[in-house]
Amino acid sequence: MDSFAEPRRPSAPVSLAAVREQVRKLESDHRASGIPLSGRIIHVCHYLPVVSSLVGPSRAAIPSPPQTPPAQASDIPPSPTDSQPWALSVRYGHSAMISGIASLASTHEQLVVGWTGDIPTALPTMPPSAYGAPSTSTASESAHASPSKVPTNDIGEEERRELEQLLAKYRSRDEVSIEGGKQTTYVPVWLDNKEAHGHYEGYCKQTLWPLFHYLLWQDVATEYASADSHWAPYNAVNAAFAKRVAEVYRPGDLIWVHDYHLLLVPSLLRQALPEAAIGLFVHTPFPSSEIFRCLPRRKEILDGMLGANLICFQTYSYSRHFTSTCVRVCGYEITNTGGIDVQGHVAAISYCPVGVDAERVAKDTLRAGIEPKLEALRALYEGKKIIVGRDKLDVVKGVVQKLRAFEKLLRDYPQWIGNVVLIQVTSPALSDSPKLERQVSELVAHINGEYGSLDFIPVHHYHQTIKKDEFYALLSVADLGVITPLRDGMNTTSMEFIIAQERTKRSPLVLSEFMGISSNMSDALQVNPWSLEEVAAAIHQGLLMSDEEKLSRHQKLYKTVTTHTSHTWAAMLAKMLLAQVGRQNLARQTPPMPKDRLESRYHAAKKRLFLLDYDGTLAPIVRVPSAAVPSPETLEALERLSSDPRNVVFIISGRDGHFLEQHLGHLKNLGMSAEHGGFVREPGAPDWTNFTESLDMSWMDEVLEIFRYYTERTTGSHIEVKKSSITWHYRSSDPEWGLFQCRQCQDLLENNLARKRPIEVLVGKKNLEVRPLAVNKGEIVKRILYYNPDAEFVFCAGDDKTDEDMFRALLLFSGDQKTARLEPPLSVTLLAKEPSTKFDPVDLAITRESVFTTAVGHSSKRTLAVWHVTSPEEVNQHLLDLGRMSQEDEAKSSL
Ligand SMILES: O=P(O)(O)OC[C@H]1O[C@H](O[C@H]2O[C@H](CO)[C@@H](O)[C@H](O)[C@H]2O)[C@H](O)[C@@H](O)[C@@H]1O
Repeated sequence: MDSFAEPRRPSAPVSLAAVREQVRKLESDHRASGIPLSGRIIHVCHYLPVVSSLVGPSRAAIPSPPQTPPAQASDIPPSPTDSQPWALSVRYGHSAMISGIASLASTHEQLVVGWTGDIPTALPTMPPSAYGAPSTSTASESAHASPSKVPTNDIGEEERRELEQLLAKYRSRDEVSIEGGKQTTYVPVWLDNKEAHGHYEGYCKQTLWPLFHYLLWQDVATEYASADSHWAPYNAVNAAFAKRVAEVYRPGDLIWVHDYHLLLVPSLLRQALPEAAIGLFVHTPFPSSEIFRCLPRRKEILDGMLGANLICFQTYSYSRHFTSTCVRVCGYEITNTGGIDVQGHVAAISYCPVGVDAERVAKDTLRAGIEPKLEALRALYEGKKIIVGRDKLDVVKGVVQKLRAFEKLLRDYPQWIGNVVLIQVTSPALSDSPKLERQVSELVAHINGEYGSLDFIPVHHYHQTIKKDEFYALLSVADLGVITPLRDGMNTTSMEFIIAQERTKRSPLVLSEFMGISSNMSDALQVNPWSLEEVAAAIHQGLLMSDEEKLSRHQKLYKTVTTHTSHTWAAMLAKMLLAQVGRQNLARQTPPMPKDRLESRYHAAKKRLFLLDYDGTLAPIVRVPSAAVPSPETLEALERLSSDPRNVVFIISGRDGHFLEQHLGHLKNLGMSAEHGGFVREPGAPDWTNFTESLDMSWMDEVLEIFRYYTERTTGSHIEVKKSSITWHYRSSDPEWGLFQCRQCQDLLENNLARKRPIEVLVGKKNLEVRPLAVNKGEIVKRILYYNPDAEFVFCAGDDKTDEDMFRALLLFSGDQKTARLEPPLSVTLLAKEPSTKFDPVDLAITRESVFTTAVGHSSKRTLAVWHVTSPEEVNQHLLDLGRMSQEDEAKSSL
């Protein structure tokens, strides 16, 4: 069963030129249709891809260690001078993302907003060479003889300004290589030191990282405190990023927020920049809902992400987990295009796997320094098959399981003893634990003791960072690559392996099926890394593979890697976000209710109408319908308003008359309409008028039977039978199963019954309703207007689709028309006691400016309403304030 619409898929491999052309076309179409675009993309990344070192004379009192010459300075290093204390150098790590971003400079002006990191007081003596491990600089720097660092709190205003100016001039190697490339500006986010580290080493690495890789906290941390302990710095850092982006934002910019460090940024930005086009790309895996729901701050994190217009993952399965989590954990609805609806704001969900810069990697494999290293390795292991593994030492990378699988190979296939070596390089990770390091060393010693001899060492383990040349020599010399993490968002080493092998052996790859990349690499030998037997068998198969099979597999993998590159990935991101801009017409947001204007129009009007929906408008949505009772504030507001003789106040609800009477019936001047316009009780009248009396209602039993069928199969669902409509509720059911059943039921009703019977099927909030076709809330609104043509003010509020009928009925004006004429509506003519009664059109006193149609929900919700408020509380507050004005008027007039 799959109750989800497929998320929008990136199209099958297309050339970079073709994607860029699509981007260009989308942009020109948008501009032609009046959607403003600045031509800029803002990327929000945790770290800037530049290390800023404070190497010159500092104006802050910072102790500087002896300086190292800037031997490995930036791509284009501005040298420190007397007046310029800063020097810039490349920050390694995240090369796929960074090269992808850089490639967009060929089509867009860009800003990269990111943290500076702690500030080194000398240039790094060599580039961090944790090569092939997509580590953060913090991780790789920590393994080097790195210079001492100062926290950014200690950097003075003047120096910050100087650095910002310098960063504005910085050009990376990738940018320089783009002919005619546009400007990329690096914008530092200045973080408080304690918050920055609480955010990264704390919440990111101790809470989110394990969870996203299917590890619960007690399994990884020896001193497990709380999954919540670093929530405050995570919040603070995300807020600092959002603030910085808002400062540099220009209308028409596209914003891409990257990764799990910044999951709250989309919603923070949405608040600051309601009309911005915001994409969020999650580079890590996203776990299944059963894992994610363990996170204490699950709702905050999901809501933070859902501020984006588009949330993009590496694979379809991660995107599906996310969608399912939103439904299960937050109860949000999925739209029929597969987006997540949060109060009318729809976040589209998609996926687009990142690639590597294949051209650059291919060039790197030709570096002069590689050949001698390759020769040395060949000589060292002559006559033996070489298996290569290259991972960060992090539990999720599965190095322990890999070593055990290698041991199993030697045990189950003893012909390999003395004939195969495993070269395993593990670079230190930030979350490096001495326990894991010890475990790996012990296992290596055990295997070598068990299967080695004086002239044969089966496992060669190097726990160190390696240089680029060594890295490529290692990948090139391998007879087999074994990359078997327990979980990995993508894994770029496997792509680099394939490119490096293109000019050597075309050796096969054993890959874990739990990596993002695996869904693209069906020609690798895919294994469950937990199954030692399976991994050992795959290694055996790979080592024995014929040259023809190797070549055939390699060619397909090579094609994948060289067509799905970091450049196509980045261009796809631009394209997908632009497509959202078109779809959602982000430029058209419903503005918030203008309180002053509302109140002054109310004050000036001699007669006013209030047309109010109930559930979701006056009362917040709750799990059990009978529990949605009016709050004291709602009752107070309705009392105040309906006591003013100048006001006509109606509740226009889908509820039945019994419920409305039970909770609101004591307000004698309140008018009520029940069951979506089926019934009306005029203000002050004791009885209800039934508009459905003369209608054919024989369909009710048939609908009831269908609803019963679905209720029996959907635990937690129930039927609400009203006088002339029926509602099937599934709010208390399993959300995915409930939605699936709802869609099946809707399909049955619409394609069967509704074709033969005079009924309408309405999809409500976790419900399905069936009512007679002839009545709706819009008809009631027209009826009220018809009998109150002298009203000079209308406030009409609603939250769901049935309320759009009311807003539509109030769209009375077109063009420059100032006043409106209303023909007698059906709700008036059909009910005439005497069929011969003649009804004339009426001229209404209201003007366009005095009608306040109000949608309750997000500003980007599709609605016919002119204004929006975000919650029932806000509706009630407006009503209370208007009611207070009535009371004050009355008090004045009685003086
Ligand atoms: O026109 P309305 O006043 O908005 O009424 C529409 C339906 O609202 C009720 O159901 C909804 O609200 C319930 C209470 O919050 C909630 O539990 C349910 O999931 C919602 O669908 C009501 O029960 C229906 O009869 C109304 O038609």
